[in-house]
Amino acid sequence: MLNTPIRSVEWSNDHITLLDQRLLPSQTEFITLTAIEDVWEAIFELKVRGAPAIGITAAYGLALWAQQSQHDHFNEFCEDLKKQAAYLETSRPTAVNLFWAIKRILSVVERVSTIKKAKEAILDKANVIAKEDEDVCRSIGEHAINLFQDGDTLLTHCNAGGIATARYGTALAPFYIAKERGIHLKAFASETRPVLQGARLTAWELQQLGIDVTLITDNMVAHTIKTKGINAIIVGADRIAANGDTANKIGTYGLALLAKALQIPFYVAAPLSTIDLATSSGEDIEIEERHADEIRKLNGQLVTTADMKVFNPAFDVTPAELITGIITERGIVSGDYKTKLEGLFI
Ligand SMILES: CSC[C@H]1O[C@H](OP(=O)(O)O)[C@H](O)[C@@H]1O
Repeated sequence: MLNTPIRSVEWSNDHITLLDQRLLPSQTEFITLTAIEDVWEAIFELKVRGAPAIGITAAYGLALWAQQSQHDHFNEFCEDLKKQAAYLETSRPTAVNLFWAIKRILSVVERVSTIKKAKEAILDKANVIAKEDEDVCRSIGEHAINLFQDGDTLLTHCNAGGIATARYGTALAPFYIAKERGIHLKAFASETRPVLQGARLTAWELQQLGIDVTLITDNMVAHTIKTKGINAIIVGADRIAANGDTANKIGTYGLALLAKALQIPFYVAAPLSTIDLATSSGEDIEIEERHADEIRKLNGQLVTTADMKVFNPAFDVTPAELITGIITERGIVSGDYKTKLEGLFI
């Protein structure tokens, strides 16, 4: 079984070891998180990013807080845990995995009655969330690979790879399975301004995996689809609404429009933990807006004036009707997404 280049987040006895994704690909630097405030900052500053990886890190963040808690009374411990959970939820608004993982951690405490048991249960659940995600992502890859054939060329955006999850990734999972099975898939990765997850992470990750990957700038996608024989587009997701509308990295909506215009399939690969049946449509998904300097600067250097007005949404929403299929660990759904997505949870 092929190893993913590296794991982005792991529990290490009494702290969290985190790959600082901001420094890739030139530096593979691991940092130690020893307080829940470190976890909040790591998520907000994109030291860790990617919906599942954010959820896993938040789960371990609550485990870290619990291990350090000095409460004597169980009820006070539980009330403070809820406050810490609410604090972590303010780090980023769009990826539903953050809220999904935190909810799972809070639920385990309802089934114990001592602080000692609570601390054990929280860490156990965080480990379960991480291990489950690895298995889920592999399953997504095993379903996705059936959509493609030897020699296909896929275009992907941002990074929905192993470091955005526990392992394998979602949109990149079929590349790991293809490699294991000797199926030759080629990739085009769009750089994904302004944070460059495509250039810095996906191109690097697929090159490490031995995949024939070509990097393009975001404004080259239409020409590339037309001239390079792109067979399909596959992307990840941060929140899929009940009707199938999907929030993903900014630029994804434009790719879906291009896929329709140029008549190639557009796939979203995501675990059930990213499907949010409580959000009825894409109109109800909060889109994170990030600091203007992410656009004003490139590698710390101004590319415009220091006070230039900027619009910096980190995500956009692709309407369900533009999505050919949503690939999950329980199979691929298409068409009547509201019914089909509900069916995945039965
Ligand atoms: C496997 S989830 C990956 C998903 O998360 C990315 O956003 P960010 O890098 O801001 O966390 C992007 O939308 C990817 O598709």
